[in-house]
Amino acid sequence: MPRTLEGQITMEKTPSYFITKEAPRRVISMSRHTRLIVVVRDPVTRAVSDYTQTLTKSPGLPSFQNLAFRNATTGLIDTSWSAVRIGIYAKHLENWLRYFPLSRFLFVSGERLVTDPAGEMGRVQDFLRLKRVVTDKHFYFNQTKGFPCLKKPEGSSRPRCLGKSKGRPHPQIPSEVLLRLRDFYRPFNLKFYQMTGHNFGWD
Ligand SMILES: Nc1ncnc2c1ncn2[C@@H]1O[C@H](COP(=O)(O)OS(=O)(=O)O)[C@@H](OP(=O)(O)O)[C@H]1O
Repeated sequence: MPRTLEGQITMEKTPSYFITKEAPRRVISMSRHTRLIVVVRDPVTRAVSDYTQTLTKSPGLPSFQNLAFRNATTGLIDTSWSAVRIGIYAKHLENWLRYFPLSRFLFVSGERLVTDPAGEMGRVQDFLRLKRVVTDKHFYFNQTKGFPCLKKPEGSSRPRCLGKSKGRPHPQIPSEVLLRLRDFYRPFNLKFYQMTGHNFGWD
């Protein structure tokens, strides 16, 4: 990481650190003062989103249910499939809490990031002890994209949405498959709510 000068914050974004066993030990040995921001969304939707992303790279991929179940008859979930495993947030957080106290974390709701981007960004700025510069004024809801976009990104006078790979339509997954997955995640979600002191409302 580059040296951080007075008045600067060095930021780094690697989603996979949250699920990487060695990451917390390495991060704390670099700086004990690191603040950690974790964006989480309903793990069921997250799994489908993950699958959708892989599907664009490998169109011949087996169906979602083929990958999600170890045994389709008993409904046994395949926790070795990364799209499923990543959503067991409580388990990943447990590993991080061996190194960092909860006060070092901010958990951002992926759902609220869509419905109230300025509100979530307000929490992020407070957590980083920054002046609230990004506010409601910076966002508008783009009907075509179906997501909030930036009115005027820095260095540009034109509005900007995130790229095509963000906010893609998801394939239709049979409802019984999603229900089974929802049952699977329920205890892990509850544990995660307890650990973070925040109910994300995924049930
Ligand atoms: N404003 C805005 N515009 C577009 N997309 C938005 C926005 N806010 C949140 N999202 C959701 O972000 C999801 C993609 O984020 P990822 O976590 O996959 O991004 S990354 O690959 O880790 O960079 C993406 O998931 P999918 O809907 O599955 O594509 C979106 O639902």
